[in-house]
Amino acid sequence: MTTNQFVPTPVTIAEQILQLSKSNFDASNPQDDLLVLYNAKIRMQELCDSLLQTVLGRLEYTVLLAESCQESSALGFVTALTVPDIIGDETATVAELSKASGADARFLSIAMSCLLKHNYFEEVGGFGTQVYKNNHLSDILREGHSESVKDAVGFMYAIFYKHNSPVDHDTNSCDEGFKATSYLLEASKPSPNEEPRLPAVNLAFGFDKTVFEWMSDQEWRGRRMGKAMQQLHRMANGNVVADYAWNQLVSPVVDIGGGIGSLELALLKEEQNKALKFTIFDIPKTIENAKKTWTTQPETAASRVSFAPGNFLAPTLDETCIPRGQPTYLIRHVLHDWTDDQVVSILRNVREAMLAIPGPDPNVKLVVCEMLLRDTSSRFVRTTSMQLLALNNGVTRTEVEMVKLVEKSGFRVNRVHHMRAVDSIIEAIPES
Ligand SMILES: C[S@@+](CC[C@H](N)C(=O)[O-])C[C@H]1O[C@@H](n2cnc3c(N)ncnc32)[C@H](O)[C@@H]1O
Repeated sequence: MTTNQFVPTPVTIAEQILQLSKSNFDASNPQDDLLVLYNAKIRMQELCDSLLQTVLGRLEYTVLLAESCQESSALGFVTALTVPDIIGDETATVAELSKASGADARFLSIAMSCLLKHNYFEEVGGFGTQVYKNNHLSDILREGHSESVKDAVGFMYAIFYKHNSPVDHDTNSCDEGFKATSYLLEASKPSPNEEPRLPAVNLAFGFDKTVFEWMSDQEWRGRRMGKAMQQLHRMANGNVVADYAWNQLVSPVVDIGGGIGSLELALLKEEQNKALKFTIFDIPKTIENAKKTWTTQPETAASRVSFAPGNFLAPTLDETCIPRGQPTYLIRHVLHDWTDDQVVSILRNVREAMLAIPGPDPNVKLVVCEMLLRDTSSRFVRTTSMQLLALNNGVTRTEVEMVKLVEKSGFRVNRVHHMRAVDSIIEAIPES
């Protein structure tokens, strides 16, 4: 089948790349408008992909895309074996890496070769020496690096270590995302007995409960997910802290499905937010993990946070245990995990809690912070949507879809706020 689509040439795409670079990424003429710069980065990714497509042709490009899972595997494999940590600030031969990690040297050299092509690590002395050194890219796979994404890589990638038994979890065992996505085909088919379909992650690991209960039951998984979320948000949503007037919210802010309080950890580091108070509401196990996290925080921050265990999907408000009558309710990265009907149930429970006390605050506000799908959304948004689907049948909704669900739950949407981030913020008030 052929289509008569206009196909730009490599030269026209390269010219656009040059133009975009000159107007946004030229150090001698920096772009001042940070939102323009943010959007230019997304556009640059698209153009670079288009350039590659045109130059390579559809056959080679498609095979490359299909095989990119092997590059992801190389990244996960090497990170799970803690190769960047073993190398540290020194150099290491493949034999030394093999000895320290316990992995066969051939496996290591093949995975390292894959990553070297992406400029991760440096091969000291040139091609084939198999003596490696960290560089600015492999450095962020190290534990303790200020920009580390080690846990995020572990969370997304699959290694079935010792038949996936959680041995030496922190260093060796990586799974969830990648293993789950390999069960998407099965999860996408109707279940034979017409029961609700289990997400791919359930099929992959063989459990019935929700992924959140499953993870929080195994402390190391819960802890890694918390760290992975922090690392990913720092990369994709770091600007959310700066690009929204959090300090204008009326405290206490009830964070529905607040997890371990990753957002609060970031917000309370900023001087202008120090007067905010939060109540983190989540399932009991996650609240236990959250409390542990906050015991390690400075008292000035920890004293601003309290905790409320419950279940936002429970059939009655009493059973949900959502704190009632508070001025602000925040819900971040929760709704994407649930079907439309479940989203409406959650938001209706929240609305009921908001209005549960007679004479509610007239300024009571719902703040929904979610990744929304747009025409211009980056590759990260699309790949993360695959992760969400695999982990909890999650959906990345468009702005129109999200607003509709908020309204269907009994709210009036006042504003949709766009930021230099994959997330947007929807502000709404309950209709009485
Ligand atoms: C993707 S995490 C988002 C965490 C947090 N809002 C953030 O942005 O870092 C979703 C959260 O919803 C919580 N959750 C799932 N089911 C829940 C339920 N039935 N009641 C309350 N919280 C729930 C999970 O435990 C998890 O912490």
